[in-house]
Amino acid sequence: MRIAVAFDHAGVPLRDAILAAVTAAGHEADELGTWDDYPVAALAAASAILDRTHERAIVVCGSGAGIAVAATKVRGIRAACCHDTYSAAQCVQHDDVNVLCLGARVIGPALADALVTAFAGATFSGEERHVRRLAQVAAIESSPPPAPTTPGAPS
Ligand SMILES: O=C(CO)[C@H](O)[C@H](O)[C@H](O)COP(=O)(O)O
Repeated sequence: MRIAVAFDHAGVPLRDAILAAVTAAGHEADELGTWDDYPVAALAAASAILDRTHERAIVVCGSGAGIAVAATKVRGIRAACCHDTYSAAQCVQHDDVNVLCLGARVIGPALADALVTAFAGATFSGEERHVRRLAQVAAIESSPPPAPTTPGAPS
Protein backbone atom coordinates (compact mmCIF):
# COMPACT_ATOMS: atom_id res chain seq x y z
CA MET A 1 0.00 0.00 0.00
CA ARG A 2 1.17 3.52 -0.75
CA ILE A 3 0.98 5.80 2.28
CA ALA A 4 1.40 9.56 1.97
CA VAL A 5 3.10 11.30 4.89
CA ALA A 6 2.95 15.01 5.65
CA PHE A 7 4.02 17.23 8.51
CA ASP A 8 3.62 20.69 9.88
CA HIS A 9 6.60 22.34 11.57
CA ALA A 10 5.71 20.80 14.93
CA GLY A 11 5.43 17.31 13.51
CA VAL A 12 8.95 17.02 12.15
CA PRO A 13 10.47 15.29 15.22
CA LEU A 14 8.51 12.14 14.32
CA ARG A 15 9.50 12.22 10.66
CA ASP A 16 12.21 9.57 10.64
CA ALA A 17 10.33 7.19 12.93
CA ILE A 18 7.19 7.33 10.81
CA LEU A 19 8.91 6.86 7.48
CA ALA A 20 10.87 3.92 8.90
CA ALA A 21 7.77 2.37 10.46
CA VAL A 22 5.82 2.49 7.20
CA THR A 23 8.67 0.83 5.35
CA ALA A 24 9.19 -1.76 8.09
CA ALA A 25 5.51 -2.64 7.88
CA GLY A 26 6.01 -3.50 4.22
CA HIS A 27 4.42 -0.42 2.70
CA GLU A 28 5.66 2.46 0.57
CA ALA A 29 6.05 5.80 2.33
CA ASP A 30 5.83 8.91 0.18
CA GLU A 31 6.85 12.03 2.03
CA LEU A 32 4.81 14.90 0.63
CA GLY A 33 6.60 17.59 2.59
CA THR A 34 6.57 19.84 5.61
CA TRP A 35 4.57 23.04 5.90
CA ASP A 36 4.45 25.65 8.62
CA ASP A 37 0.65 25.53 8.73
CA TYR A 38 -1.05 22.22 9.51
CA PRO A 39 -4.09 22.77 7.22
CA VAL A 40 -1.81 22.83 4.19
CA ALA A 41 -0.19 19.55 5.20
CA ALA A 42 -3.62 18.02 5.82
CA LEU A 43 -4.87 19.12 2.41
CA ALA A 44 -1.79 17.73 0.66
CA ALA A 45 -2.37 14.34 2.26
CA ALA A 46 -6.12 14.41 1.59
CA SER A 47 -5.50 15.28 -2.05
CA ALA A 48 -3.17 12.31 -2.42
CA ILE A 49 -6.00 10.04 -1.32
CA LEU A 50 -8.69 11.71 -3.38
CA ASP A 51 -6.40 11.59 -6.42
CA ARG A 52 -6.07 7.84 -5.74
CA THR A 53 -2.29 7.99 -5.85
CA HIS A 54 -2.27 6.80 -2.23
CA GLU A 55 -4.62 4.60 -0.25
CA ARG A 56 -3.91 6.14 3.13
CA ALA A 57 -2.01 8.96 4.76
CA ILE A 58 -0.29 9.75 8.01
CA VAL A 59 -0.13 13.39 9.04
CA VAL A 60 1.66 14.90 12.00
CA CYS A 61 1.34 18.22 13.79
CA GLY A 62 2.08 19.20 17.38
CA SER A 63 -0.97 17.68 19.05
CA GLY A 64 -2.51 15.69 16.21
CA ALA A 65 -5.73 17.61 16.79
CA GLY A 66 -5.45 20.54 14.42
CA ILE A 67 -4.36 18.44 11.49
CA ALA A 68 -7.21 16.00 12.18
CA VAL A 69 -9.73 18.83 12.22
CA ALA A 70 -8.40 20.09 8.90
CA ALA A 71 -8.29 16.66 7.24
CA THR A 72 -11.84 15.77 8.21
CA LYS A 73 -13.11 18.87 6.43
CA VAL A 74 -12.23 17.24 3.11
CA ARG A 75 -15.10 15.19 1.68
CA GLY A 76 -14.19 11.53 1.50
CA ILE A 77 -11.53 11.78 4.17
CA ARG A 78 -11.98 9.92 7.43
CA ALA A 79 -9.22 11.11 9.75
CA ALA A 80 -8.56 10.19 13.37
CA CYS A 81 -6.04 11.29 15.94
CA CYS A 82 -4.92 8.14 17.75
CA HIS A 83 -2.32 7.82 20.45
CA ASP A 84 -3.04 4.22 21.46
CA THR A 85 -2.63 1.13 19.32
CA TYR A 86 -6.16 -0.18 19.92
CA SER A 87 -7.67 2.95 18.38
CA ALA A 88 -5.09 3.08 15.59
CA ALA A 89 -6.23 -0.36 14.40
CA GLN A 90 -9.91 -0.16 15.28
CA CYS A 91 -10.39 3.15 13.49
CA VAL A 92 -9.59 1.32 10.27
CA GLN A 93 -11.44 -1.90 11.09
CA HIS A 94 -14.67 -0.15 12.11
CA ASP A 95 -14.52 3.38 10.69
CA ASP A 96 -12.47 2.84 7.53
CA VAL A 97 -10.19 5.69 8.56
CA ASN A 98 -7.83 6.66 5.78
CA VAL A 99 -5.76 9.35 7.53
CA LEU A 100 -3.95 8.71 10.82
CA CYS A 101 -3.14 11.91 12.71
CA LEU A 102 -0.35 12.04 15.27
CA GLY A 103 1.04 14.67 17.62
CA ALA A 104 4.80 14.96 17.87
CA ARG A 105 4.49 17.01 21.06
CA VAL A 106 2.47 14.21 22.66
CA ILE A 107 4.18 10.94 21.74
CA GLY A 108 7.71 9.73 21.06
CA PRO A 109 9.17 7.68 18.23
CA ALA A 110 8.61 4.27 19.82
CA LEU A 111 4.88 4.80 20.23
CA ALA A 112 4.70 6.40 16.79
CA ASP A 113 6.23 3.24 15.37
CA ALA A 114 3.65 1.07 17.12
CA LEU A 115 0.78 3.29 16.00
CA VAL A 116 1.88 3.28 12.38
CA THR A 117 2.29 -0.50 12.48
CA ALA A 118 -1.22 -0.93 13.91
CA PHE A 119 -2.78 1.50 11.43
CA ALA A 120 -1.02 0.12 8.36
CA GLY A 121 -1.73 -3.47 9.36
CA ALA A 122 -5.46 -3.00 9.81
CA THR A 123 -8.18 -3.41 7.17
CA PHE A 124 -11.81 -2.39 7.14
CA SER A 125 -13.96 -5.28 8.36
CA GLY A 126 -16.81 -4.61 5.95
CA GLU A 127 -19.30 -5.78 8.58
CA GLU A 128 -22.86 -4.61 7.97
CA ARG A 129 -23.16 -2.45 11.06
CA HIS A 130 -19.99 -0.57 10.19
CA VAL A 131 -21.03 -0.13 6.57
CA ARG A 132 -24.38 1.20 7.81
CA ARG A 133 -22.73 3.68 10.17
CA LEU A 134 -20.30 4.86 7.52
CA ALA A 135 -23.24 5.51 5.22
CA GLN A 136 -24.70 7.65 8.00
CA VAL A 137 -21.42 9.52 8.26
CA ALA A 138 -21.38 10.07 4.51
CA ALA A 139 -24.94 11.37 4.67
CA ILE A 140 -23.92 13.90 7.31
CA GLU A 141 -21.00 14.92 5.11
CA SER A 142 -23.18 15.55 2.09
CA SER A 143 -26.10 17.23 3.85
CA PRO A 144 -26.68 20.89 4.42
CA PRO A 145 -26.13 22.14 7.96
CA PRO A 146 -28.77 20.45 10.14
CA ALA A 147 -31.48 22.27 11.99
CA PRO A 148 -30.68 22.48 15.71
CA THR A 149 -32.95 19.62 16.73
CA THR A 150 -32.26 16.20 18.18
CA PRO A 151 -32.98 13.65 15.41
CA GLY A 152 -34.19 10.88 17.69
CA ALA A 153 -34.02 9.35 21.11
CA PRO A 154 -30.76 7.59 21.93
CA SER A 155 -30.92 3.81 21.95
O1 LIG B 1 -0.67 21.07 17.25
C1 LIG B 1 -1.06 21.67 16.30
C2 LIG B 1 -2.48 21.91 16.05
O2 LIG B 1 -3.26 21.12 16.88
C3 LIG B 1 -0.12 22.21 15.31
O3 LIG B 1 1.16 21.62 15.39
C4 LIG B 1 0.09 23.66 15.35
O4 LIG B 1 0.97 24.02 14.39
C5 LIG B 1 0.54 24.12 16.67
O5 LIG B 1 -0.49 24.92 17.14
C6 LIG B 1 1.88 24.77 16.53
O6 LIG B 1 2.13 25.73 17.53
P1 LIG B 1 3.28 26.80 17.34
O7 LIG B 1 3.23 27.57 18.61
O8 LIG B 1 2.91 27.63 16.14
O9 LIG B 1 4.55 26.07 17.11
